[in-house]
Amino acid sequence: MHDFPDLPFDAAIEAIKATVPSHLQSPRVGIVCGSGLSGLVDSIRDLHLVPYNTIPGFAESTVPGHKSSLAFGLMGSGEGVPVVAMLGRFHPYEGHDLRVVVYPIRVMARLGITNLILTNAAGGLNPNLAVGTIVALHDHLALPNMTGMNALLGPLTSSSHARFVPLSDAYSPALRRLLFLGAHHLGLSADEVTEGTYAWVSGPTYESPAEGRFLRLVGADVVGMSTVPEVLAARQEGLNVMALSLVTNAVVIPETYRDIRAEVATELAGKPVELPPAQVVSHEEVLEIGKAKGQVMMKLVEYVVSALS
Ligand SMILES: O=P(O)(O)O[C@H]1O[C@H](CO)[C@@H](O)[C@H]1O
Ligand SMILES: Nc1nc2[nH]cnc2c(=O)[nH]1
Repeated sequence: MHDFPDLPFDAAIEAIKATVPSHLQSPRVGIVCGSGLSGLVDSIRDLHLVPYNTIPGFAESTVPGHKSSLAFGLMGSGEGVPVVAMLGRFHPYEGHDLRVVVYPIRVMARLGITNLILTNAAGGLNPNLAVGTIVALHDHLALPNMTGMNALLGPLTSSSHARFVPLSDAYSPALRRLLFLGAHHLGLSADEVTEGTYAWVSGPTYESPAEGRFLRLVGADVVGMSTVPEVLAARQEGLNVMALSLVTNAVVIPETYRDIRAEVATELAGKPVELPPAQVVSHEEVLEIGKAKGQVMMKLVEYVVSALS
């Protein structure tokens, strides 16, 4: 097997083990916190943070709302389940190579996790999804994968890895079952926690109206700029995967466009023109909803992790 200068697995594991107390060194569950969702760290006790800049091969998260540390600790009642959470992830639009984007997933797999819970902030394409809804992904649609931007391109990083990775059951039905049991126990309605398909786009632009319409037409419920590369690497590593999107904004898909010619004609006829309110998504709005609704996501994740003990 090749040695990868950009993916120094042994050095990363060594650096982590040199600082993390021994009872936390072999987490069973990995968690990735999406935009504005790092508050999940509050549910980890016996917390031990390892900054990304002390782990060989890790990049820095440059996106507001993403911290740059691995959080080791225990989650859930009783003895607790050893977990490791990424407080902040890497996105290709930050300039990170896809192999670097998924490197932390592979490092967590080498630390011994068997289950991975991914969270993200996403735009709602399905008009039935209100802002604040949590969507358990049951599938994805990744146009970049289909056009040559797949995280598994290139040499295998372990001799045990499959070259061709099936994705028919990428999002573990067993973990989704636990999630919906958790939603029931927490008294959350079907409108608050549901299932759907995630469209992965590279970003960093949000969708144009035509792009939003296209993604909806081809079956996506939510859209975001992360998660799918991590799912692919996790499946290649043999991990069970659950992914949760928090709908932070509705993607605006107008049925018609503003008729500027008609507006000009109205203006020329001396009548006042009524302008529609501007609807523009911003990352600040995404972070705000993340903060407001992150608690619910945290409780669900806690439930699933506890059930895995
Ligand atoms: O997917 P996460 O990392 O949660 O972040 C989402 O929010 C950012 C855009 O506001 C993008 O990075 C998008 O992917
Ligand atoms: N692509 C995309 N990513 C997001 N992340 C949060 N909201 C959105 C959105 O509307 N579009």
